[in-house]
Amino acid sequence: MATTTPPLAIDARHLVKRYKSKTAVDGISLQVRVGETFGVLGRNGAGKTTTMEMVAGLRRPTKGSVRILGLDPFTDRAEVRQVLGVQLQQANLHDALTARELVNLYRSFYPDPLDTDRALAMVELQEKAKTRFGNLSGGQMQRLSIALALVGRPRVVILDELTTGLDPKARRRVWATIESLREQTVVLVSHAMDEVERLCDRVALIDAGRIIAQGTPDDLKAQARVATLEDAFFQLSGKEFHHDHEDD
Ligand SMILES: Nc1ncnc2c1ncn2[C@@H]1O[C@H](COP(=O)(O)OP(=O)(O)OP(=O)(O)O)[C@@H](O)[C@H]1O
Repeated sequence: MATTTPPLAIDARHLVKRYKSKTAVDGISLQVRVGETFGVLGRNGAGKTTTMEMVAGLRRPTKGSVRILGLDPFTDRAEVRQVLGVQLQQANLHDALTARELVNLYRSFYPDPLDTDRALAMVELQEKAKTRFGNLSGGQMQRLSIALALVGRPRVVILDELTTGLDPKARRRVWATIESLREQTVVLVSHAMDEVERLCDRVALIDAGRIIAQGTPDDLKAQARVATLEDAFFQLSGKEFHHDHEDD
């Protein structure tokens, strides 16, 4: 029996996360197909990171279920680790290890990783191979954390705030790296509209712990009858996408 529907890389259903009285995620379902680049876009505090931490098995949902390539990230931890690469927003890496040592450590978690030099070259850190993590600049740490998420050639990659804090040239280089990942499934958590518009096949707009719209960037603009994703967000949520807050 032939089937043409691509399998789901991520199938998250009705995720809820409550912290005491605060509901950070309020019933989010996400289906990402194998090979897609999927954007999760929303303002600061919308619930993006919490959602993806639940998807990755790093935070237990109050309610809801997650499957990554059919595996449960809480009960099938070892198998999920082999197929999933995650770049966390605040890389919490060992300051005393060098860039090369960290890449080698992450390589050891996966059955068929990239070559160490290739992983460092991908984010242009060859010259920093012997520098300890604690002595890298913020942008270099960020780029190293991307290399660590990709070094295992995981089938599914979650990247949180891919290029926040990088200069325009470094952003373009990181984009080119992501564009080269044709077979992998990528989820980009972002509040950078240009990045999402350029890289993502489909996007979910998240506001106050819920998905307010999803589709291709073109669908979302057409749905809101506007020319930019930023205007689409405003039309669909009634809120300005960019607003003043202390941690931007
Ligand atoms: N451990 C926690 N305890 C209590 N509240 C939390 C906790 N973690 C997150 N929150 C709250 O949950 C909400 C969603 O946070 P989350 O970090 O998921 O948002 P985000 O969309 O990723 O934002 P940002 O872009 O700023 O990272 C926020 O209001 C946040 O303050």
